[in-house]
Amino acid sequence: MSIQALGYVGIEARCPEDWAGYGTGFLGLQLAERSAAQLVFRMDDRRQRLVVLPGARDGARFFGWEVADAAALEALAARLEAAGLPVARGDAALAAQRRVAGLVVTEDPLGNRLELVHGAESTPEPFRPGRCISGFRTGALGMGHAVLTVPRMAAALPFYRDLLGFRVSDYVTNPFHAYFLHVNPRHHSLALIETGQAGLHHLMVELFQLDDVGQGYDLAMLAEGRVATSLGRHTNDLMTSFYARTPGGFMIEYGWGGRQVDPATWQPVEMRSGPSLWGHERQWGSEAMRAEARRLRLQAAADGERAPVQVLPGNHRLMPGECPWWDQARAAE
Ligand SMILES: Cc1ccc(O)c(O)c1CC[C@@H]1C(=O)CC[C@]2(C)C(=O)CC[C@@H]12
Ligand SMILES: [Fe+2]
Repeated sequence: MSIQALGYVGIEARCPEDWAGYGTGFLGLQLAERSAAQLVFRMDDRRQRLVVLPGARDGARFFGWEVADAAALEALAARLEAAGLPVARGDAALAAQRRVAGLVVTEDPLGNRLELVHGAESTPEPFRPGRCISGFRTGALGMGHAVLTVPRMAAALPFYRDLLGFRVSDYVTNPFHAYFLHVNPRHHSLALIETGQAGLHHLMVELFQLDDVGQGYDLAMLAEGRVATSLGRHTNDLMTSFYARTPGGFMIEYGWGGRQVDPATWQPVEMRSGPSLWGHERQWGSEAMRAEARRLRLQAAADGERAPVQVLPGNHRLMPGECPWWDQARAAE
């Protein structure tokens, strides 16, 4: 019954055409379809992962969450209905448009459109990245993670955790209020940050190789205002990443090397350190902002705020089948 992965995301953009070059030339996605109705991007064997639709505003339009099969979908839909939530069966036309076998449409308490799906279509046509990257780590881990801003944590958390069955990896209550939730070994497929406003904060995509991220960083630094934070490494999922502004208001976190959790045994933990072991400094600041950041960073270092890096066994090892390019190189050795 439970959700297994983030399958796809649909965003609305006032200038969808801006996404064509951004998605391919910078992120390395494949532009698989381009019409007046939508831009469809691939990032692996799936037919569609990121969909950009023209609209009156910039932001998220829908989130596709995957369950195992039709029976699991029905069970989850029944659970939502029993809780009094609006549930609409997606018709054949919508299923075809999303390239899934079946779906149910609902809304989270913030008004985000959620599409619960099964049977997402793959294609034998090889994935052709829009720039030279080794590829995206997806598979059972899903397409990455989505971070939503929420008006109040209490309005969103019970829905995702208690009703949909997302499990808490960790949470932080000070200096901000955030929850990181998993549905598979990816440390978080969803995070909620309380900001007072409902919205999409960022989408994270994970690359197979650190060099993909480094080369993306080089490209991002050539475009004025694109880099939102410097390269850094998160304390909780150990992801090495940077944040890039998108043509659509929210950000893309471009990352590598995230740790995985064992959903069978993982217990929620409170994060007591800052968000990053190093880096992730906001960019675009004035000299005054940089001076203040410097002061805070030195203070934090003096306070011993940043814990030593915990290197986990197998943390950054690629599993066979995850990256065809790497498998071939290894076979040749
Ligand atoms: C804390 C954290 C851990 C893992 C993640 O994948 C992740 O996105 C985050 C959030 C990072 C961070 C934040 O919490 C507050 C607002 C921040 C500083 C930004 O503006 C970019 C990074 C954001
Ligand atoms: Fe993130």
